[in-house]
Amino acid sequence: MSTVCVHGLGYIGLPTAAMLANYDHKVYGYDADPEVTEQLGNGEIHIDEPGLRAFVTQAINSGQLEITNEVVSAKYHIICVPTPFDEKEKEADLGYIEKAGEAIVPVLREGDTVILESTVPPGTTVEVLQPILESSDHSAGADFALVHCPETVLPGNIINELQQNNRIIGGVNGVSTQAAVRLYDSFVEGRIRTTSDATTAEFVKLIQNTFRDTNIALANEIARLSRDYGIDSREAIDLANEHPRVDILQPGPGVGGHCLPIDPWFLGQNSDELDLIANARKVNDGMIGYIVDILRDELGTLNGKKVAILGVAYKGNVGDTRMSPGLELARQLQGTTNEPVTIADGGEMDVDVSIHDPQVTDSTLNLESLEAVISDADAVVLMTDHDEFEDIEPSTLIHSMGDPIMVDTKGMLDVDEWNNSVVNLIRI
Ligand SMILES: NC(=O)c1ccc[n+]([C@@H]2O[C@H](COP(=O)([O-])OP(=O)(O)OC[C@H]3O[C@@H](n4cnc5c(N)ncnc54)[C@H](O)[C@@H]3O)[C@@H](O)[C@H]2O)c1
Ligand SMILES: CC(=O)N[C@@H]1[C@@H](OP(=O)(O)OP(=O)(O)OC[C@H]2O[C@@H](n3ccc(=O)[nH]c3=O)[C@H](O)[C@@H]2O)O[C@H](CO)[C@@H](O)[C@@H]1O
Repeated sequence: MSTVCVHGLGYIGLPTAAMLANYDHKVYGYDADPEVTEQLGNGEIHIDEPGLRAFVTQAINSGQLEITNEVVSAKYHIICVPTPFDEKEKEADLGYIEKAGEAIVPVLREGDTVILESTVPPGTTVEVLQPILESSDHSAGADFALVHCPETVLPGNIINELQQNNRIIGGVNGVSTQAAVRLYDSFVEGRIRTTSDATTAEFVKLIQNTFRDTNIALANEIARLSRDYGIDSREAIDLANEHPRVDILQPGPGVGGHCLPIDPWFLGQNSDELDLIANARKVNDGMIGYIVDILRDELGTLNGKKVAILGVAYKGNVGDTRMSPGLELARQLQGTTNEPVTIADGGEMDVDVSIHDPQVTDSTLNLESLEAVISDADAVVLMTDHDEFEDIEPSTLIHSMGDPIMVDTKGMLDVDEWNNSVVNLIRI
């Protein structure tokens, strides 16, 4: 068993730290945000993920996971800090990685291993992290191991996928790679594949997410085509997928979360070759405008109308609102009248947007109950496929709305049941 210092205790770092601790490693969980360490120190789990509370509590209670306010020396350092997309510069913000590297320098010893798990543009491990770590006068590959090991867990199923997913490990040399393999081998049940360099591992992670984003764009374009032909896109896709070599994904209100909408841009950061991939991004981002157009067509005008949004988590059954299509719809609806974008206070605007999400707890969003948002609404837009929404019945809308319109962007509602009611059901 080894000592491990995990840098960054968010959606990735916290489950990883707990997993390693529950596999008997001695783990120090460090986060630069004192509020995070304080909360965890008090036994409060700040990340909303099924099973995580019990999993982390088990790790802490066993004494194997220690939450710390400072970086400590350890055989392994795993960096799980954010890598946001800087919209202004149109590139990855690598500042958090630089800070994490600088914090490791004073404690780095010969024989240690530094693993970067954060998602980064190709070349980051070698070109950005390595020089910072080598300011310690230790040499990567010779004195310490340096590795990129991308994380591929699916939010909502993180603990299971941490163990079951196949892993790609790319070190700056073979010795580095093998040092990381020894650690992941202690808890990963999936296949561990290695590559000869860190840049390939970074690239692989990005093309996995780009594959999904681009394929969702295809589904979204198919949905728009279907509408022009008066066809139900989901029925068409379902039938098309009968072919043994066709597997079209599901259309929806665009792609949210902080991975799929960003990673294609990371992929193109040091290349001019993004073409199809960049267009796919535009198709996915364009879905919100498409929904606004549908609403305007159905309602005649948006001015003075009340629109209820069901679901502002970025996808079903999670509470995460990062790059949420539901919130973007709220912004664009409010923006249609050029009023300030203020979801929290409602503001003075011609479109009255109200939001309901049973899984989101963000108090700045002015979330309301289902009954309150649909009361006197002119249209309801279902933006997230939370399980709770399956139970909504046409009668609920009929009792609260004059001429009910339901836009189901996730294909969740029972078409026969809704079409047999007076509700105008529009499916994407
Ligand atoms: N969440 C996912 O589904 C997912 C999946 C795969 C990969 N990733 C990647 O993993 C990385 C982390 O994502 P996340 O969702 O866990 O982020 P997060 O925002 O949930 O957590 C990151 C944590 O790092 C802390 N932090 C920032 N700078 C630090 C520093 N210098 N030292 C120590 N802690 C620091 C923050 O306070 C925060 O608590 C990103 O690169 C992301 O793209 C995320
Ligand atoms: C390659 C891959 O699988 N990567 C995963 C992805 O995790 P994620 O949670 O971001 O992924 P999704 O569940 O795909 O959701 C994203 C958005 O796409 C919408 N969507 C989805 C399917 C569909 O058919 N039609 C849609 O419209 C959905 O509603 C939501 O808005 O990135 C993580 C971080 O890198 C990875 O770790 C994780 O493996």
